[in-house]
Amino acid sequence: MLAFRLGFLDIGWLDLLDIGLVALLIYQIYNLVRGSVASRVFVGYLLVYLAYLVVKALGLNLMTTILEYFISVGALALIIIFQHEIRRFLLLIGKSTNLSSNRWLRRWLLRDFNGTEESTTSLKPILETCKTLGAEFSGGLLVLQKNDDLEKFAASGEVIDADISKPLLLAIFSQYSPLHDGAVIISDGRIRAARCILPVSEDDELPPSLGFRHRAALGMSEATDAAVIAVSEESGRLSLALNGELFTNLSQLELENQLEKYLREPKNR
Ligand SMILES: Nc1ncnc2c1ncn2[C@@H]1O[C@H](COP(=O)(O)OP(=O)(O)OP(=O)(O)O)[C@@H](O)[C@H]1O
Repeated sequence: MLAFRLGFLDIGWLDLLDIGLVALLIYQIYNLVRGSVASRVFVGYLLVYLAYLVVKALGLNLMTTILEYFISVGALALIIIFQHEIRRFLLLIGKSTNLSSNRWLRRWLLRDFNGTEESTTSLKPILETCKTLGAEFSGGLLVLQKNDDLEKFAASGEVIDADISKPLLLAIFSQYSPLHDGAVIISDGRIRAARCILPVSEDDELPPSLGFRHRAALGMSEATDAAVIAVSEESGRLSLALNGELFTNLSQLELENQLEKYLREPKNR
């Protein structure tokens, strides 16, 4: 079916759909790699591909063959260079289709007809805990569930299942506590577990001054949609990892605002 004619080109509706989908794909890939070194590689590869199309259209056979080889080897190199981004992309797709772990869906499927609302997490004691931990240079790592199921991570530590309270959180992160190592997981308004092991990010662009606590915060936010707060033992600084991005050196107010905004958003991504 012909949509319109552009000079000697007949453009159909399917061609338009094709162009739109390719544009969307390129935009999504660019969004994923934006700001990283990989984005420059991506733009470079696109330019080489455009040059290939031009020399091919002009009928420059030798140049076309050279660029063809370059592009096919380049595709392999791209997979290696973009391994981190590809992993993030696949995780993102996996996360958005993981229906059984979607808390909103679970809430709807298991909703009780007495109309009782599932408890939501109160941020106040958590924020106050972070403030005190920071002031006292005690490290802390707190995972706040959004939609994704965190049971697997909670099971790696000690299950607690207690009300959220500042004294309890401070007791957990006290250097004398056997539970202070690892992360605390908070979900549905409860402290679910402590001493939990989180996945560590392999992002090679994290500043070397940030160690494994911050890598674990970032890794957890890459693997799930949870919000993860890291309090540095070394500097007392507060950091927040959301959706594979680490915001460092936050003030108490910035942390509160970002958390409020992120956790109250109804939809994941
Ligand atoms: N994968 C992980 N899962 C959970 N907790 C972790 C993980 N890796 C490290 N931690 C916690 O982080 C603590 C400190 O690690 P490290 O000193 O490397 O972190 P850091 O990012 O430099 O933070 P800080 O500024 O507090 O020193 C560990 O003792 C442990 O409690």
